[in-house]
Amino acid sequence: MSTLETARDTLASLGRDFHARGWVPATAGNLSARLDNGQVAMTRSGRHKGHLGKEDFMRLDTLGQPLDEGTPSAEAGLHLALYRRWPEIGCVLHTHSPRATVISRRRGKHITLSGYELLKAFDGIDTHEAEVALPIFDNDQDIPRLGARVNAWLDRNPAPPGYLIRGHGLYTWGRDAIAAERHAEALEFLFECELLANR
Ligand SMILES: CSCCC(=O)C(=O)COP(=O)(O)O
Ligand SMILES: [Zn+2]
Repeated sequence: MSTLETARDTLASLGRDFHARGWVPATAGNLSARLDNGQVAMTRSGRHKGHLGKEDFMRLDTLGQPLDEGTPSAEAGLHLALYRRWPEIGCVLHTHSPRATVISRRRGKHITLSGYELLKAFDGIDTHEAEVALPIFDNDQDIPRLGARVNAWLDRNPAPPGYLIRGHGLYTWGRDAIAAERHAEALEFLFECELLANR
């Protein structure tokens, strides 16, 4: 958790890094962090994530009530549902990397990752013998409807480190921005391994 100023600086830095890696092209993606006071700082809609300044963020409460002027990310509802579900998470990151996009179109309703040492990047995993299943949801321009499908799945399954939206991208999160970044990086690596292994 953090102050608004720290959250904006941290997310802007992640945005620059993710853009340099090709994970948030052409204004794609959105980034948020929970603040000390329980509010959420989130990127405004349509902003370039490689060039975020403090005016590119706004605050919302976790029910979606805007606390600043302007238009939040079109996908704010997906972020806020995660903050409401898990009080312990402090950061949600959404990326549109080529690997996440391609693998989400090649697989069915989920992707299973097993046998990789890097699975230990996820909280609670201490062996490569673990198995992590990430759900893949069909894309939908109706975010409340998509959010309802995500919530229904999360209600019935153990918490995954992230989920994919088909042909769209990745959602991942963590207790803070460092953990969420680690999860994004680990998932990208694992998607690449899966794609290389199944060419
Ligand atoms: C140009 S990407 C299409 C919208 C999208 O999927 C996304 O992640 C960015 O939306 P936002 O409203 O957060 O800018
Ligand atoms: Zn998106």
